[in-house]
Amino acid sequence: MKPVKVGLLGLGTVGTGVVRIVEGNQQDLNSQVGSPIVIEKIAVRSTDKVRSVEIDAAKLTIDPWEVIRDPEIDVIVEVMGGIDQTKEYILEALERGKHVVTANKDLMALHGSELLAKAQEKQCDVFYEASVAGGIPIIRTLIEGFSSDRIVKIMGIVNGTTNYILTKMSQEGASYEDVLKEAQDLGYAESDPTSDVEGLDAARKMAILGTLGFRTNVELDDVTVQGISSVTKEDITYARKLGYEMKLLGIATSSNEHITISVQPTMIKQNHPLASVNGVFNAVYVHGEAVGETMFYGAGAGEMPTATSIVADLVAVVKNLKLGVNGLKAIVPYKTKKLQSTDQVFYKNFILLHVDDKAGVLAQITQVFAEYDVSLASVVQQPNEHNPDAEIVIITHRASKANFDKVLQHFEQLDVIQRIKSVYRVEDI
Ligand SMILES: NC(=O)C1=CN([C@@H]2O[C@H](COP(=O)(O)OP(=O)(O)OC[C@H]3O[C@@H](n4cnc5c(N)ncnc54)[C@H](OP(=O)(O)O)[C@@H]3O)[C@@H](O)[C@H]2O)C=CC1
Ligand SMILES: N[C@@H](CC=O)C(=O)O
Repeated sequence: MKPVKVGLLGLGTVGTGVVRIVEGNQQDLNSQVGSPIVIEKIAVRSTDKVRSVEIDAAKLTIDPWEVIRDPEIDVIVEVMGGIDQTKEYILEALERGKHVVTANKDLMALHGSELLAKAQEKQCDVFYEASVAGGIPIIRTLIEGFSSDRIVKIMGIVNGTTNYILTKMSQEGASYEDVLKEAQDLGYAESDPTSDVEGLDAARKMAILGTLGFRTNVELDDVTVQGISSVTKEDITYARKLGYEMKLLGIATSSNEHITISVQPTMIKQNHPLASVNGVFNAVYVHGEAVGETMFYGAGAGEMPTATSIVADLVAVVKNLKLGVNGLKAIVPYKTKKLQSTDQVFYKNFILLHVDDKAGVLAQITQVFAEYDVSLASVVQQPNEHNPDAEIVIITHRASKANFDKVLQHFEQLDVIQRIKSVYRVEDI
């Protein structure tokens, strides 16, 4: 049987896993697709690098174009990352009729529609299962499993690095910097980990999930983003005392065909299944109008889980090749995008204030909430052990984002408030 030839762009964490699975599971893969899958050429930055997987040196090249332009190669697997140059490689590969599998959420979130349109024009596949939530087959699930339903909410822990950091800070009291370094050493973090900790990686993944789930073209700018770099051990302790865990959550909702998507550190009730997703694990909760609540769980980053998704896409490509079809998993967004305004977005909030410790302060503060129609679920005032101010911990009922933002703006002007120490979204469901 004629082998299917694969060109690999990148041989780092994920690329190494792809080589291991394709070579280690060759017989199984062959039985499923009916021909051997061979990694023919690999683009690397340096051929001298010591690698943890054995590679025939003749397959290595430092020129990605050599891989793209090789007429023998049927499928390009892109696991090198990057945006503009990588887009050029993929467009050229498609132009030449090659199918593409990628783990690159940065590229798919920014240029996915252009790449998918080119793929359609050239009757090729572009599959990107590994780009969201590593080893969890969530993209396939949204496109195929939920095709008959209307999704109203997607809520996800979609970044392994930040979940690893928050878990270690919460369970072991570890320092932010130490755990970030560990996550980098374990191959979870992006080459620039700022995109993990500042929420951009999760935002890109949520843009992809939103596009697929709501069948409209969600762009990165549609996602509001806040990362975890300002979350302190003290905040996590407060959250736990109140019965919550702190998680970096992507939250996407659709109501009357209007959508909103955000990524932020969120306090989630300890009895919600997302609260017990720890370490590098990811989970995506999907609420469909007909199906109700569902949840998908697994390793969100790392060599082998991510490579599993890549090779599963490779199998799908080869099956399509055999059938002479393509694009079966691509979804062309067909709904006009309508975004919710901030007065249509409602949620609960946690707020920690440092205030003057004197009579009448609480009354002034609650007065501001009342002025903007934000009602309070609980208010606790206590002395601050480190300075003469008092601390006030407030949890609101569900309030519009517009009104809550007005409260915060008003607080900036209020003399009795020394500092708005922390503000977090709260999810009780
Ligand atoms: N790590 C993970 O858990 C996950 C990663 N991803 C995505 O997968 C992709 C790869 O990630 P990962 O494997 O972790 O990254 P790595 O940095 O470990 O690997 C990327 C590899 O590509 C090589 N490379 C980069 N640019 C070029 C180039 N122009 N020519 C040749 N080789 C190049 C790098 O070489 P060098 O080392 O010499 O710079 C490196 O070996 C990224 O898009 C990432 O976002 C997706 C899901 C999970
Ligand atoms: N850096 C990412 C890798 C997978 O997408 C993460 O930590 O989740």
